[in-house]
This record gives sequence, C-alpha cells and structure tokens, in this order.
Amino acid sequence: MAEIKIDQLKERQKRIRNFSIVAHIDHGKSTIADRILEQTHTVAERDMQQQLLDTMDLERERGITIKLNAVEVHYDANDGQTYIFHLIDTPGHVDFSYEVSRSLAAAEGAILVVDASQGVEAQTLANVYLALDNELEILPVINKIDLPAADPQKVQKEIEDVIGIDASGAVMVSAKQGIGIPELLERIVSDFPAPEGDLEAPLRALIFDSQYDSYRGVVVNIRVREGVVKPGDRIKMMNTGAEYEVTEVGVMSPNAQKRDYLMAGDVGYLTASIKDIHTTHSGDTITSVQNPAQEALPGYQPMTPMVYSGLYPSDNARYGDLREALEKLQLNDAALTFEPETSQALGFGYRVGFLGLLHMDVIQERLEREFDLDLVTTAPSVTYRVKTVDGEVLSIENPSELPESQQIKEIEEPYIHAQIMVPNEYVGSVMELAQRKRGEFDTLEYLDENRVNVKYYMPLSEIIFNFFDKLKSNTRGYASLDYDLAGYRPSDLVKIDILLNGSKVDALSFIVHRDFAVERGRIITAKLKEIIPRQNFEIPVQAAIGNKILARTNIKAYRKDVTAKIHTGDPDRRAKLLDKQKRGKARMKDVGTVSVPQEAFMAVLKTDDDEKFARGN
Ligand SMILES: Nc1nc2c(ncn2[C@@H]2O[C@H](COP(=O)(O)OP(=O)(O)OP(=O)(O)O)[C@@H](O)[C@H]2O)c(=O)[nH]1
Repeated sequence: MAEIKIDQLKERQKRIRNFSIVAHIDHGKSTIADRILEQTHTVAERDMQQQLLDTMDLERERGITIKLNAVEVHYDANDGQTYIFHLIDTPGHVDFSYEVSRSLAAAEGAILVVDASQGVEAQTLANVYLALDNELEILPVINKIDLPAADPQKVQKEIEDVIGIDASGAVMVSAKQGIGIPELLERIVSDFPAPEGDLEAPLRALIFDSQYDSYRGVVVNIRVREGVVKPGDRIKMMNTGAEYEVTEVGVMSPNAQKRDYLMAGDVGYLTASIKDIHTTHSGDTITSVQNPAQEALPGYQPMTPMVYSGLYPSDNARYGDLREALEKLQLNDAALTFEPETSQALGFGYRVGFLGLLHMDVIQERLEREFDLDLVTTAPSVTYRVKTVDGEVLSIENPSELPESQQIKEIEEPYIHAQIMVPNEYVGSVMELAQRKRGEFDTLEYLDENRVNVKYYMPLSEIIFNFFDKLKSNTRGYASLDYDLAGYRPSDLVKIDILLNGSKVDALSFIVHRDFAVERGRIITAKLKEIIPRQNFEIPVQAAIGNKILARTNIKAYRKDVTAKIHTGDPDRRAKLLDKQKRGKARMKDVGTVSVPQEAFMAVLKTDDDEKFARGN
C-alpha cells in the first residue's frame, strides 16, 4: 500500500459527518435511512428493498430495528465536494436504548425524527436527552408530513416547548414520498461538525459492537478516535491486553467493503483472526502495539438487567451448545448476562439477564434460529432484595431461591419511575391501570392543551407483566411509555409454589404481592390445567404458600391420539399431524412423572389477562 499522506487525511477528515438517527418507535427512522441510501446511490435501485439496514430476518419480520447498524454513504453536495457520511441507525424500543447510547457515542450529530401526526413521545424525549448528554448537535426533522393528520407547526412548537431546543429550522420530510430528503442531506453537511481527532496521535479506536464469523473470526465494529489503523498493524485491546495483527479493515456500504485504512473520524470494521471471543468487549479501546496510547477511551456503562429468566435446552445434552451460543451472542449484545443454574425440574441451564421482555423474546428467538437450539424458558423475574433475620442481604433472581418465610425479615422489590405521555381523554384509564398495578402517583404535566405526561412510581415486576400492551390497548395505541429504575422499596411479597402430582416444580415458582396471591394461585392452576396435556393418570395441580394450599384442580386421566380420528386415509395429513406432535414433544419437559410443555413455564405471565374474568367483569 502507498504511504498514507497526512495532509490528504486531514482534508478527508473535514468531509466526514458521523450521525445517528433517533426517534420514538415507528416515527420513521429506518425509512429515512433507506431514502438517504437511495438518494446517494449507495444502493443500486434494483437492490433497494425496504428497511435495508434491518439486516436480521427477525428485524424485517417484526418491522423493528433491534441492532444498531453503521453504514458509509458518499454524498455529492451542492458545494461541489463529496462528503463521507457514517449513518448509524438505532432501535427505538425502550428495551434497546443501550444500543442507542452506544451509537451516539460514535457520532457528532443526531437527526431527531418526530412524526408530524404523533408529536413528541416518551422515547423521543429519552433519546434526545441521551444525545444531549453526549453533546451531539441535534437536527430536528418532522416526518410523515404527507399524512392527512399531520400538523407540522404544532409538532414544531411541541419540540420547542417539551424538549427545549430550537425547532424553527426543522426539516419537513415525507420519507415515504421522498419529500425533503435533498434538503436533509444538505443540512447534514452544514449543521453537523466534522469529527476532530489527531491523525498523528497513537491509535485509539472504540469497539462499539462485534459479531462472530466462523471464517474470519470476530468482526469488530469501531469508531476511530485518534490515529490510523491498517492491515498488517499490530493492535492491542487495552482492557483485555490481547494482541493481534490486523488482517482487514473496511466499512459497511451497506455490504462490507475493504479499505486501505481507517482513520480518526471513521466508523468501520476490523478483523484480526480473533478466534477467542473472550478478548473482545464492546467499550474496550484498541491501540497500536508499537505506539500505544497512554489511556483508554471512556467505555460504556455496564447495563443492569431488568429481568431474569432461566433458559434450559430441551435436550439436556445440548447444555454446552447453549453456553457457546450465549457467549457468541454476548459479543453482539453487550447487555446480555448469564450464569449457570440448575433446576430440579429442568436440569442444567442458565439464568439469563435481559433489559425487558422484548429483549428476552429476541434473544430466545436468536438462540433458536441462529444456533438451532430448542429451549425451555422459565417466566421472567425481577431481582428481589431479601433481608434475612440473620442480618444478611440476598439478591434473589430466581423465585425458587427465596428463603423460607421464617428466615425473611423483609423483601424489597425494584421500583421504576414511569412517564406516560397520553392524550387528555385517556388520563383516567391510564391512572386506573397504574393504580391497579400498585402504582403510586407522582405528578401530571401538561405537554400542550390536549396531551399530558403522567408520572408514576411502580413496581418493576408489574411493568414487565404486560403493562405496556395493556397501556396501549387501554389508550387505543396513543400512550407512550418510558421509565428509569427508581431504587428498591419494601413490599409484602410471597412466593407461590406449584405442585404437580404432589411434587413441587421449582421452575414454576413465582413471587407476587400478598393481596394478589389467592387470585393468581387460582388463575395459574386453571391455566396449567388447560396447558398440560392429559396423561394416563390423574394429575393434581396445586398452588401453595409454604404448606398452605391456595388453590387446587385436577387434570383428568386420558390419552389422546390425534390421528385416531382421521379416517380419510390421507397419508399426508396423518404424517403432518404426527410431525406436529413430534415437534411439540421437543418442547415438553418430563418433570417427575408429568410431561410439561414449554407454555406452562410462561403461564404466570398470562395470569394477568384473566384477572378481569376472575373478578367477574
Ligand atoms: N405516511 C407515511 N408513512 C411513513 C413515512 N415514513 C415512514 N412511514 C411508515 O411508518 C412506519 C414506521 O417506519 P420505520 O421507518 O420502520 O420506523 P422506525 O422509527 O425505524 O421504527 P423502528 O425501527 O421499529 O424503531 C412504516 O410503516 C413506514 O412505512 C412517511 O413519511 N409518511
């Protein structure tokens, strides 16, 4: 490779713009990103497909962004120069806000997208504060101006009143119809600063993500802060101390493109035949072995999982595969934590920490799809803090580990501070729901004449059990929610054990407020009766606190052969049914003498839906 000329690099650096797009979910980030790729001819028209940056199948299927994605785009501006954009798309769901904060740390600017018909929502605020914390330049964009319900002027005023930033120059866009995109591209050049960063200083590059590739080893995504890195350089991870020789550097555009070098200001990837996944951590700094930097860059704050659940392979022999899969996923998902645990009912598995139920769902699905695992998952639980009579303080992530009640002095549970933005007319039903979920009212603020921000303190455990879905359905989809952890508070909590055929099934235990204990006990036994298939003996299902039985029902003896009724002789149909039955079996766990399907372990999550039936209204 020809020698790198520093003057040329300096010239190039002035033409770089690194920015991220932040918004509330569904306000149109991914569509705007698609339009930018299209109008800069980064993707040939024939290859253009919707949501181009959502590369995971899962993202496309669900229409949501899960992972951040960084893409290099070349833009020929009106001033005759070609600019290099690094566009970092980010997720909007509250569970993935850690991805947002990591991408913001790699950018100088943030495009703030607000839907012209919806206005400022809870995650608009949360994300814009993250951007302001990272000292990013903010460019407001009002999207979906084509919608009949669009009111851009009102939204402009709302951005100023609620967020407190100048929105007079907001770019008016319809990503769907391509309106306003040329102006947006010009404004990226004029409003966002070029990156700074000494090109001649020792290399310092922040790792913001990585993936495992079985051929090339770990592919590390970096933002270069200082210096230059190129193939052949010897590099060192400053925290883990591991050293490697760089084999390739490049950028995503949107597919991988090799480059001769990456320099201060660039966002790209690097490979170095890294086979040991334990040496590469998001938030670590890469430096040069020959000319090392003195100090690492500030990393990321470690994430605190909100919920824990037990993950067990259906086939116990695949315990090792599950560990390997979790380790590989962790590379790509810094918020994932796990520790081995054993269950009498389920055998060897892991207690895995997640940022929320969507995160849990996504991880579970990725494990099954990308690593071909069949999993049994236990119901999620928050971390309880237990003070014992001996003066010990225990952290309990698995309900079955709660000590006997006579050992417990006090149980504390995590609370959150929730902000719920909602039109006036729904305030009543939001408050009713929050109250029912043991919420404690904090304040109510008017956003404008017809929208309100309602704030509550609530137990986290109530939020994870369907609160968001309920909030949405009670407000016809208008409410948006954001929350922060707000410490621990003592609560009158009890553990409910479930007994099948007289034996306690540890993986089915759960913790609940004493006031709801009997009701939940009844609902869950009824649910389990529905879910667990009849067997050739009668199975009593009981819910108990200690030795006290709260509820009991029986699953009658009976064995059903689903194919017996098919007299058509259609071998295809018969084969299909048998196949379905077989696949269903893979998800069964033999617990003592009873076969329990996966669904049963999640039944406690569903108990909430049936509360109104239990109450008879
Ligand atoms: N009418 C109209 N619809 C739009 C416009 N921009 C985006 N949409 C639609 O709004 C929906 C959400 O758009 P996305 O781009 O997926 O939103 P997002 O903010 O990236 O969502 P997440 O990736 O899930 O956070 C999609 O159905 C888009 O087709 C627009 O300018 N006008």
